[in-house]
Amino acid sequence: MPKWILNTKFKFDAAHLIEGYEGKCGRMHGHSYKVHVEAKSNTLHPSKYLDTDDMVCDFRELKWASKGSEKGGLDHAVLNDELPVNPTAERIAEFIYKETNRRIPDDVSLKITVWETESCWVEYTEDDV
Ligand SMILES: Nc1nc2c(c(=O)[nH]1)N=C([C@H](O)[C@H](O)COP(=O)(O)OP(=O)(O)OP(=O)(O)O)CN2
Ligand SMILES: [Zn+2]
Repeated sequence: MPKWILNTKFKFDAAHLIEGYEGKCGRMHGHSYKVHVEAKSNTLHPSKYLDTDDMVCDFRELKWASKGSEKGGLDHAVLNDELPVNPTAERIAEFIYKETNRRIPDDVSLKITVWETESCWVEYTEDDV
């Protein structure tokens, strides 16, 4: 079976505090988040901008979070205002997964990796692991 594996990465800068955290992360502070998106599919599809079946999905749909919050992304956002949950790295990765998933075809599987700092990162997928 053929398989295409799309990869893209981007950054966004954002502020957050972790509600209930006893320590410095409970105070408002910022990170330069780095994100890697992997999108896998056995079939190709059209996109919003292309009528023919030639893309796993549009790279542009995978990078929505890199845009400013006024354009629906997360750059220069306060993550506590954007996420419906406490914005830990785990929850940010889950949020980016779910928001990306609704923009792409159903049979594309995703894995999202979010680096909060150079040495701390988390992966999120809903595939069997
Ligand atoms: N599992 C998680 N642990 C922590 C998270 C998280 O999202 N998931 N988040 C934080 C804080 O947001 C904190 O800002 C992270 O930064 P920190 O690791 O403290 O980074 P520093 O470079 O400042 O580390 P130092 O060891 O203090 O130098 C914490 N934990
Ligand atoms: Zn933090």
